[in-house]
Amino acid sequence: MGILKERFKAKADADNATIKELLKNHGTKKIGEVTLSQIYQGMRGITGLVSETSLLDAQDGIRFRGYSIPELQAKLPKAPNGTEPLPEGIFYLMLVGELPTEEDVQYITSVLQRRSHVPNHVFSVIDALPLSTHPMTMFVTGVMALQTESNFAKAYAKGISKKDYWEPIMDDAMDLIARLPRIAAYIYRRKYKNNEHIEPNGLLDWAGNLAYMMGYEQPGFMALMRLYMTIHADHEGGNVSAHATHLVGSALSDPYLSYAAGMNGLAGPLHGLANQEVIKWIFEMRKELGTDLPTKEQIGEYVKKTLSEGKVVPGYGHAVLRRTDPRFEAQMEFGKKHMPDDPLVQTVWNIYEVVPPILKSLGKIKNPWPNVDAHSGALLVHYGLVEYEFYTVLFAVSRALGVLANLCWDRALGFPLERPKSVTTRAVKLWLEGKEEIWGD
Ligand SMILES: CC(=O)SCCNC(=O)CCNC(=O)[C@H](O)C(C)(C)COP(=O)(O)OP(=O)(O)OC[C@H]1O[C@@H](n2cnc3c(N)ncnc32)[C@H](O)[C@@H]1OP(=O)(O)O
Ligand SMILES: O=C([O-])CC(=O)C(=O)O
Repeated sequence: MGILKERFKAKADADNATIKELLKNHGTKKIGEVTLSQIYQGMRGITGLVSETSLLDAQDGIRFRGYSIPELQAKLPKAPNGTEPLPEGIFYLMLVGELPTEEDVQYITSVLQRRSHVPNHVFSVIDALPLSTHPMTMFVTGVMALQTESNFAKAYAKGISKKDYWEPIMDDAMDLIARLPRIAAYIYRRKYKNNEHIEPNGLLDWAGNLAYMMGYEQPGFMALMRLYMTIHADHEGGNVSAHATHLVGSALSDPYLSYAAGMNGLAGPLHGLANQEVIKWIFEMRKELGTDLPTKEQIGEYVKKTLSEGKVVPGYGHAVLRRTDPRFEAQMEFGKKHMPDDPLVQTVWNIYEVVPPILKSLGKIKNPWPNVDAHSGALLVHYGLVEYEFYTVLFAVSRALGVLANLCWDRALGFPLERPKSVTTRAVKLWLEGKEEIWGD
């Protein structure tokens, strides 16, 4: 057993004991109330899940095991001569609960390097799809083809004991994370770079290698990939991709099946696909106005037109956050350091000044501030990555760190099948009339 597994197991044993005690003493305590409106409105505000890896506060933003994004940027180990944290570090933190040392991060990098081989049939399956296929469809198809490699599925078929589930789940999680950059880069080069592929570089870290295999060797782009992969990794348990992965995993579907389910959710425009929608929306605005740097007045008019057509302003609003997303701020800081004069990045900053007052004035939007997706595309375009349909694949590679760390925790803590109760409107009406009890036992 490697050091990561040893440390994870020790932490899981301790956490299992804590949870057992906590439930023994407080298991009947009420954590909240559920209103009728909430069950019709996306369960917003209902606390119904446990996710150990990160916690989202509406005002403070995301914290990974207690650490905010700026704290992680300062404290997580960096690549040699690098300025941004290595995402291997945040994966370690989510699994083990403590900040990693440089050696711990190097250890994870080397394990991921070792496990990164992707079998040929995965590429054949991707190649069978027409070139016009959306990159997220290619990506999830590739992940599904890779499911042939699942250790957990094989162990379950043989008859593994419940208490040992976590170990093949963790092997699958590590294998899958190790292989995703290769699959992502393959899709990118197949679709956009004439099917000319670049072999992995055995000397690079996980995110650096992804940049390299995509064909982006600039140090600035590699730094951006490290930051990007770190800040997109996790956003507590209730977001669509994390929740879907967790839900499917609760049926003991293996990590390949569960992650693919989650990423099909990430591919929706109200979730991760919003990053492509933002750039598409800005490109369309620039084309319509005939300028690369629209004025704030022009942006304001374009926003109002978007709203009048019954569309959302992509990159703005959030189901939980009630302030500017700290991940937006981290990217803004990166932009100020590396590309302050880029007109597209400046447009993103002008949009940031114009949109919130307009959304506020509508009176119905709970959060008029930008989310992570409002900024990411402009930084990618700066380095030449203009193919915006690919952006959600990058988000998916990063999100693997969080949702797969969570699957390890789900099985180590013995979480059961997830199966909430649903009701019909007929039953609700009868219940309101006092004629039927709708709650299960
Ligand atoms: C990584 C991520 O997933 S971050 C989110 C990425 N998604 C986007 O950026 C898409 C644009 N934003 C949105 O659609 C929403 O703000 C969401 C989906 C993120 C959150 O949705 P909710 O929690 O339901 O938001 P909220 O309670 O504020 O919605 C109230 C109303 O405001 C609307 N609204 C919310 N955000 C926006 C927006 N950016 N533009 C226009 N209208 C909006 C909602 O559609 C809803 O309208 P309705 O009552 O007519 O149906
Ligand atoms: O928290 C959410 O609902 C959406 C989000 O920002 C994420 O998953 O990164």
